[in-house]
Amino acid sequence: MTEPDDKPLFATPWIFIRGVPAMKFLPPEGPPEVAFAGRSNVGKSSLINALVGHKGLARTSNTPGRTQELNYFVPDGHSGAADDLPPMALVDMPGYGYAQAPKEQVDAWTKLVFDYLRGRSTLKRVYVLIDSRHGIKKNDEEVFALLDKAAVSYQVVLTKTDKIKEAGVPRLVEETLQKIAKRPAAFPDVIATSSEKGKGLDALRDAILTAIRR
Ligand SMILES: Nc1nc2c(ncn2[C@@H]2O[C@H](COP(=O)(O)OP(=O)(O)OP(=O)(O)O)[C@@H](O)[C@H]2O)c(=O)[nH]1
Ligand SMILES: [Mg+2]
Repeated sequence: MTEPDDKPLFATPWIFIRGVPAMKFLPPEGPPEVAFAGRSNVGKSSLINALVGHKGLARTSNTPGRTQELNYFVPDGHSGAADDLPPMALVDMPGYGYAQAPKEQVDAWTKLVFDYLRGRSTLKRVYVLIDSRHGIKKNDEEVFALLDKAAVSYQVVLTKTDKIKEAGVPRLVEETLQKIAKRPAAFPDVIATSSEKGKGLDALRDAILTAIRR
């Protein structure tokens, strides 16, 4: 349930505060964080933009491998000083799986993503995005396994549902739920979204606000 003071968090402007190319550049652990992971091009950056209602905030592209650092976004209006930290952060991540970049670079991004996912104490929930047209792939399973092992809570989000038949969405949600049912750290609910059509965004905002209070 959305509480009365929740709306302002997603209604206020959000800003980019930091791009993290390696673990040593992470900001000190402070406000609760929610991260967006998924294969390259699945729609992570687009979904963050849709959630905060700001199309140009996170950079998006047709070409896989757009996001190359852990990018931190926070609600505006906080200095970042110890007594004025933002209430939470959304973390956009480089994609895994494939990207139009040299192998060493892709390997470095994947290592950064995996190190961050298993070792960040303020990480409250990972949203693992799955393209509705492609479903869960082997490298998604690897991420699930890593999060299960590290006991980091994660929830599956289907993206680009505008690209499949609307009537097929409930069945896809059900099939996806069954595939993660036995996974210990997987949240037993799947959210179907379309950043393009604004679908599923309120459900995801509510889920995020609940997750950061855990
Ligand atoms: N039709 C449709 N296209 C989408 C949707 N979300 C994202 N896209 C498109 O998918 C492409 C990739 O989107 P991004 O948000 O850059 O994907 P990403 O997961 O951040 O990609 P990387 O940073 O490269 O890993 C872009 O061309 C977007 O316009 C959606 O809901 N519907
Ligand atoms: Mg991106």
